[in-house]
Amino acid sequence: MVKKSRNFWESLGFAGDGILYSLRTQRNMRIHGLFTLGVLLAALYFHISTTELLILLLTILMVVTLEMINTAVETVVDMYTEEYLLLAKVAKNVAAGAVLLASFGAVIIGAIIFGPKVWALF
Ligand SMILES: Nc1ncnc2c1ncn2[C@@H]1O[C@H](COP(=O)(O)OP(=O)(O)OP(=O)(O)O)[C@@H](O)[C@H]1O
Repeated sequence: MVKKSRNFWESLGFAGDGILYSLRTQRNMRIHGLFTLGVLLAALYFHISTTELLILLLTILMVVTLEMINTAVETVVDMYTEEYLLLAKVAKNVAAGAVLLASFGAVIIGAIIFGPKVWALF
């Protein structure tokens, strides 16, 4: 029988399990983690403003959150079928496309914030 969460803390635990599962099984999540570390170190080094830091944090959260939703979509599709289905392909491609869009956006935002600061070093 399916286990239902009984209280807030139990729900929080299930959500935490979801984050750990994504980190353990998804190579892209670990890559996002490395990027996040690099961005935070660069933020410290360049003494970016609070506004810039907030924009970077929101951008990182957007990419990581979409990556997790992508993982959830992939898992549901794989649970539903192992056959080749056009709708399964559409669902996975759209979810992957959302991650790609967000990642492009993150690269552009990173370039706008850090580009001039790196340029000024030379
Ligand atoms: N059941 C299916 N029916 C049709 N096409 C599928 C199916 N499963 C996967 N695909 C196609 O193969 C692609 C890769 O699917 P897969 O499940 O391997 O995800 P992935 O790209 O490995 O994701 P990630 O790297 O984020 O784990 C999908 O984007 C989709 O185009």
